Amino acid sequence: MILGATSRLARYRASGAGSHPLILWGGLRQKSNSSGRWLERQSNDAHTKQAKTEYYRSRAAYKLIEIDKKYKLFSKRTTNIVDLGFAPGAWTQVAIERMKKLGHKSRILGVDLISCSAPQGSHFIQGDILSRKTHQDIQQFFSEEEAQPVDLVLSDMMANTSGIKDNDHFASMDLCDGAMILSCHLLKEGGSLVMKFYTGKEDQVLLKKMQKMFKKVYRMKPDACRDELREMYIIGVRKNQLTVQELFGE
Ligand SMILES: C[S@@+](CC[C@H](N)C(=O)[O-])C[C@H]1O[C@@H](n2cnc3c(N)ncnc32)[C@H](O)[C@@H]1O
Repeated sequence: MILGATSRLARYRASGAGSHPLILWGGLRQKSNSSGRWLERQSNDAHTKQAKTEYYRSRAAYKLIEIDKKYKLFSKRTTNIVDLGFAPGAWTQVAIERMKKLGHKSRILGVDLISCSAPQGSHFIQGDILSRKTHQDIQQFFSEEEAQPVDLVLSDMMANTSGIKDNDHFASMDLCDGAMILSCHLLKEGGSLVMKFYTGKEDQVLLKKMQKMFKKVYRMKPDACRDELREMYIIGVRKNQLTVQELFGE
């Protein structure tokens, strides 16, 4: 039986692993068997070619550009930004560009499992969003100068896809839980969260959690997402004050 998010959370709590409800659910992940197909698609793709000429580190830049065009994520009220699943760093490049254009000083932190250099104007922490230490490191980063909450959380995190729909979906739901827990603690009231997710059985569970956390919630599939992927983005704007317990409560 595949457990729902609430059951996974209950199991994590019952394990005595700690009171912080991060879900350390590695069992469903499998090594990617799709890298050959991915490489082939990459070399033929128009967005990949465009990314090269526009000096973006990856084609993912165009997804954020499209989302921003529609939902206006960056403004002069946006100072602190976290980019989860940062590597290779194209979303952060877009965030830096947008903030420069607005002429507003910002602090942008990229976070990823894998090590990666930060583009000028940003910072990077290597860490796993499913680990409490990473959450603490991110909190520490934003309390270094004047302690300020985060205005915008971006998450383009994706676990290695296995090709098994349910597995990929549940791995994605875990990453979304990690991003939402971080947002509960760190994102200011009124702030926004953009998250990638793989569609599947728990879409409604995810939507309900986002609707608890934000006044407005939208779903979007940017054109830059390739058709064959079941990836979607969920965007929450105007965050409510909410505890992690309230987020995961029935
Ligand atoms: C699609 S890539 C992100 C692309 C990026 N947005 C860009 O613009 O270049 C997904 C990233 O999520 C990261 N990731 C996957 N699981 C993660 C986790 N548990 N914690 C942090 N990062 C994770 C992967 O290492 C990978 O670099």
